[in-house]
Amino acid sequence: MALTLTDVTLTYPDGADRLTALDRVTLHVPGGTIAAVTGPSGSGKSSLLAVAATLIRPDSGTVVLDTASGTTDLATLSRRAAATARRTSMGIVFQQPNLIPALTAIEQLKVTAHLGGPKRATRSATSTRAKELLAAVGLTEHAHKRPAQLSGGQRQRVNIARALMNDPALLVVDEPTSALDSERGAAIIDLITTIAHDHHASTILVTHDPTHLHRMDAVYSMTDGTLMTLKVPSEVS
Ligand SMILES: Nc1ncnc2c1ncn2[C@@H]1O[C@H](COP(=O)(O)OP(=O)(O)OP(=O)(O)O)[C@@H](O)[C@H]1O
Repeated sequence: MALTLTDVTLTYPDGADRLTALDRVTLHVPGGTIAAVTGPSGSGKSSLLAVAATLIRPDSGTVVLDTASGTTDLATLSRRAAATARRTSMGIVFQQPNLIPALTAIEQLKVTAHLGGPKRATRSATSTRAKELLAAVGLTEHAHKRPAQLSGGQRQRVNIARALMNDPALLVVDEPTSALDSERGAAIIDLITTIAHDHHASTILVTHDPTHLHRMDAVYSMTDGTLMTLKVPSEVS
């Protein structure tokens, strides 16, 4: 399993011109590794995540996801195929949790399994996994609360647990620790690291927090849409 972006360029309309948000970005994230992306505000980090998560189609370049079930260039998928790929193969954690207001924490995870999980998963296996993930993010006691009854940090932890529910081949994470205290932040990084390593997920993680960079397999810095390697990726088989 791996995610490989090759020569990805993305521009946005900018008055009569185009603004180049990603400038021929090439990035290889082997399954089981985490690539951290740092860089100043406006340098293109969110654009990179959006392209990897099929939320924006790049102007050019390829975004190839290799999974057990095949190889796909995500940059060429139709909207419908991209939505399916997101449901079945990806975990996406953005800063705004975007939880469903009417559902409790555990229901948010179960719905995700229902939409994108393996068809043969039993209700009890789904329930067990949801409970395990909520425990891993420290929310066992809050499993039956709705988003309005949770703090911002707790909502973010539900968001992360939900993204991990279907054992994603690709995990795309934006600032996972920004709403958390340092202890919870470290626990979340532990959880993401475990999932990436144990489940061979290719993970791209944007962070401004240097505390956790030493835990990452590779570290890149984005400047004006160009990606620089700060730490060489370690290949994990
Ligand atoms: N939808 C859009 N339309 C036009 N320009 C955009 C759009 N989204 C982002 N940009 C511009 O593209 C560039 C890269 O933005 P991006 O959000 O990817 O940066 P970032 O590194 O994630 O920033 P931050 O750390 O502040 O979130 C910026 O100059 C931004 O203003």
